Amino acid sequence: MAELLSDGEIDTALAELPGWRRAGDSLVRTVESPSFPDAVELVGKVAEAAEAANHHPDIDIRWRKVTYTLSTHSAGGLTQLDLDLAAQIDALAG
Ligand SMILES: C[C@H](O)[C@H](O)[C@H]1CNC2=NC(N)=NC(=O)C2=N1
Repeated sequence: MAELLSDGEIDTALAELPGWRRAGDSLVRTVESPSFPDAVELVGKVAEAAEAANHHPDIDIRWRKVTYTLSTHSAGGLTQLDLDLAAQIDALAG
């Protein structure tokens, strides 16, 4: 099972993930797309990456703004799985 990251490890990682903020035991980023179809298309790509990693974000779609919330529920907080998925979402969001 993935191990929980320390506060220091999380802070260090967040320096490389500018769009993301920490909210308790989660990482959160809102991505604004040009249109609702673009936003949903991105959600589809994130869903594919998440399924491949067997690590799944909470996704809140509000018109063309989508908020992704990452946490490793099985570990009770943030792990490397969340950092990896955050980086993948950044790459897909462009
Ligand atoms: C059985 C399966 O591995 C688990 O349910 C996985 C699936 N996806 C998951 N996604 C996230 N974000 N956290 C988890 O703990 C988690 N657990």
